[in-house]
Amino acid sequence: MSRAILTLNAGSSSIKFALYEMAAKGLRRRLSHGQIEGIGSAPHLVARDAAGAILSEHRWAADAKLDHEALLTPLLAWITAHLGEESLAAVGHRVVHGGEHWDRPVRLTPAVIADLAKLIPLAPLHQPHDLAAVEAVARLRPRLPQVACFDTAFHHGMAPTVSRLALPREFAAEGMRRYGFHGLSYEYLAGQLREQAPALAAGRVIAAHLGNGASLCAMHDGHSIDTTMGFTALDGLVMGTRCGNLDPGAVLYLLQEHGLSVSAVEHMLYNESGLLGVSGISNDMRTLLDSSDPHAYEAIDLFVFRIAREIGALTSSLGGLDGLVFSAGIGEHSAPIRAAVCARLAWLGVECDGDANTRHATVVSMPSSRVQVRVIPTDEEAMIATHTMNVLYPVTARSTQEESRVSSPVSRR
Ligand SMILES: Nc1ncnc2c1ncn2[C@@H]1O[C@H](COP(=O)(O)OP(=O)(O)O)[C@@H](O)[C@H]1O
Ligand SMILES: CC(=O)OP(=O)(O)O
Ligand SMILES: [Mg+2]
Repeated sequence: MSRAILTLNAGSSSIKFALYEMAAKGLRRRLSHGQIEGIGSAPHLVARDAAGAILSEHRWAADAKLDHEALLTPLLAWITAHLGEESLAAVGHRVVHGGEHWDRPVRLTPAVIADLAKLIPLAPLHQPHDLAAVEAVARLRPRLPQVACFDTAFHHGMAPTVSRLALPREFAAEGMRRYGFHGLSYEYLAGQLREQAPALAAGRVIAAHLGNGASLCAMHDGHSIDTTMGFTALDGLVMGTRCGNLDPGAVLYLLQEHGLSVSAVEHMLYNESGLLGVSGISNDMRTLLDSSDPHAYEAIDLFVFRIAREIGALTSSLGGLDGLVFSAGIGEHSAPIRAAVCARLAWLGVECDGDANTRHATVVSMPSSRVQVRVIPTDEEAMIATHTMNVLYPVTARSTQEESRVSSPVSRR
């Protein structure tokens, strides 16, 4: 069997993974994917084949205090058995924050890892877990090359005015600026759009990555012009548990008038706000849509309102709008949320096609709509695997990049 690349996307309560078979020029296919979920409560590993059938499962005792090494040991053991001893060529990681310096995927060394650890305060919900997975793999398989793929990299070309924070200049000099996130997803969506609708892809498009974390990216000819997340992944839209953009005076008020500690405010803004905080019920959009509680409705209404408001702002950044792309858990699967966002954008000439939207069709706008609305499933793992291959095998990388200009990085099947 040929060699394979493992991708890891480590979050606070889950580690998503995918395994890709390498070909001479790029990636041949996804062999397996799955996740370890319930980290911190009742961890459960499931690996599936391309058709979704379960290949392997592993459960740990509920409430077992497990580090990433303990969690990744059965996954790597299963991969070794599944592929054969010599077959795993590399591990590619999603690393949320690349800061000022890391503007493209990079092979991980102890020095790079130490530099990325300095960015933990800028992404406390993600970066510690991403790096814990890197360090666990380094201990378990010291000779396996590892590559970091950054969520911030896609936005590195944003104009200085877009990335500038209106703070005293000395803070900009130490890297305080807007970075933007979900870049692996947006890069994948830009590639898919180029393949599906090249004329639209060359125009002004806003992509909406609406998952647990949520953001928008304004793209012109497939390049990021502006985005709703900023210095950290707290900014922008209302998210599952994050507040999105917030008057900085509100943070001062919480600190000064409520006497909360900095870490208590951090926990509130990252973990207890957003859909969860406003509804008081759940961070899960499905639960809120199924609920008849008025607080669930208020949370959904705020989520939709803020998406539409930010689309208005990003339309200004782009100087107009030709296309809108919905993606990630909510964007791909929730017809009511897409319909509600489109309804608020009627002033922009957005006309949703109710039937197509309910069917989750590829194009969910009417032919007469001035803005074409599409649904494109994202695949951050395919992007990580492609970048990992390109970093480690730069000769084949060139042809892979050429291929990915006109086709998806790799088929899921
Ligand atoms: N059919 C659906 N209708 C509405 N929301 C959905 C549906 N399927 C998934 N979601 C929502 O998608 C969100 C998770 O998105 P996802 O992209 O998987 O998140 P992440 O990768 O950040 O963990 C959750 O709020 C979940 O409720
Ligand atoms: C950057 C970010 O918010 O990521 P996620 O959606 O995975 O939480
Ligand atoms: Mg995600």
